[in-house]
Amino acid sequence: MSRTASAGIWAVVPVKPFGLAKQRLAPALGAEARARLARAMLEDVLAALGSVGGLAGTLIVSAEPEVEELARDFGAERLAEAEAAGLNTALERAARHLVHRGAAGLLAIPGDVPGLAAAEVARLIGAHPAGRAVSLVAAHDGQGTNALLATPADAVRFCFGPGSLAAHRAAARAADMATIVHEAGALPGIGFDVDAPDDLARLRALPGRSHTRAALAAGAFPPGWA
Ligand SMILES: Nc1nc2c(ncn2[C@@H]2O[C@H](COP(=O)(O)OP(=O)(O)OP(=O)(O)O)[C@@H](O)[C@H]2O)c(=O)[nH]1
Ligand SMILES: O=C(O)[C@H](O)COP(=O)(O)O
Repeated sequence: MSRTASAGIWAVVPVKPFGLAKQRLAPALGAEARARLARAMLEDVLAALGSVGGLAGTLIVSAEPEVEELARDFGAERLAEAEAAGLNTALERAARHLVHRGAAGLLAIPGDVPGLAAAEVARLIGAHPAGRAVSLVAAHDGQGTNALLATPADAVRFCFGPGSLAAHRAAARAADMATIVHEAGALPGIGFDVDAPDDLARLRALPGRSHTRAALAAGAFPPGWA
């Protein structure tokens, strides 16, 4: 892709290998169901991102081999990781890659927000301040960060992990960047990530998420779960 076509804001979706994903769901789901759920939620995320008009493209950063085919199916690109080196390391690598290609900004969005809607991403981008700026979307627990939009792409230190929302605010302040924080309720599709067994009931009630729904219908999960 040419440098000109790469300009603009890129969505970056970090993806842990499916067989290692969603360990915190182990009390509720077996290994195969967790891997299938991780893949199906990613498909819902990629489908939503593919219909956002305001994005230059979607880059999946992952060591998972199946992601190559998913990237093709959903019109995304893949940046391969040798191994899952951690979320922040993966995002740093993606940011360097995008800056090198002339991107204007980076929207980091996880693969486990199956209620993601294109309209919410468009609102997030539309509300983003001009110039050096960071927009954050809180996770529904109020502590985590479910989306981080940075212009330029490498301007803020990635601080994903426990208490990441406060850490990202502090990092944005340290980098002297304008900052907007959206509460999870304001952008509920972005704000709802599936982390713990308690989140599974909400997942079942979530509208949309057609790939996750299809995986459920295909019997990918324990009896009674769908
Ligand atoms: N590329 C990459 N992505 C990661 C890595 N670790 C986590 N992610 C992704 O970051 C996003 C948020 O991660 P978590 O909510 O912690 O998901 P998870 O690691 O599958 O869940 P747990 O195993 O329960 O911690 C998801 O899209 C993960 O796939 C990593 O080492 N490399
Ligand atoms: O906020 C974060 O650091 C990421 O969303 C990961 O948090 P989680 O592990 O609670 O999803």
